Amino acid sequence: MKFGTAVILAGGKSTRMGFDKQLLKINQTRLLKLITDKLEEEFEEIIIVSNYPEYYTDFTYQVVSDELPNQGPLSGVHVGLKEASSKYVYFLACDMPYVNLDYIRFIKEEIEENDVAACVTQVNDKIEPFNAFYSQAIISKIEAYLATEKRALYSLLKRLDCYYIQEESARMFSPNLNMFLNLNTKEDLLNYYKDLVS
Ligand SMILES: Nc1nc2c(ncn2[C@@H]2O[C@H](COP(=O)(O)OP(=O)(O)OP(=O)(O)O)[C@@H](O)[C@H]2O)c(=O)[nH]1
Repeated sequence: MKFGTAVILAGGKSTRMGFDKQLLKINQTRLLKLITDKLEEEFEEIIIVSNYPEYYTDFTYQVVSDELPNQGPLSGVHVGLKEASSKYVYFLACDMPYVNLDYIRFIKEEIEENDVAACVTQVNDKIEPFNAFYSQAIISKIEAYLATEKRALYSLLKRLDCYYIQEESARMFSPNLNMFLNLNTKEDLLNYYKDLVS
């Protein structure tokens, strides 16, 4: 059964890619469309956070802009949580092409059972901030954190009551962990294409 909200963050500067990643096309189709088609299977609500709503006239989803702009990904997490109609909200970056619905169902259950601030995956010592769930309970904490002129999502997560899924569990769903891959550079894009045709 479909339920809950998925938010796609598409408000970044794409400096490393050199063109706006939210417009990225894979074989003539917007990556955003490929992502939302997949998320549609699991979520009853999809929200796109973009500061260019005019890029989404072909989409039927709600498009919202940052309420607290220029704070990086946390700007998007903040407004996404505020606009979502479910307590636990799934977040994905607009440049993450490998949507894994089985893993999404797994982490959704984890955050519901544990009722924590966020459910994120830890790979080596690194926290994967997307392909993760956050709770609306942290909206005021994000606001307080941004008010101190800090904006690093990782440091905020460390202060919160998070549930960390370990790498071995994640690999059971995605052996090469490509569900965390994001396309930051043209080289990433090239490797992704090579992967698609192989
Ligand atoms: N809404 C919103 N999303 C953001 C913002 N900054 C980054 N993001 C999103 O957060 C995710 C991760 O961002 P990055 O890829 O690290 O940053 P980026 O700005 O897109 O790219 P670079 O300029 O190359 O670092 C992407 O989905 C971005 O669209 C922002 O200020 N607002």
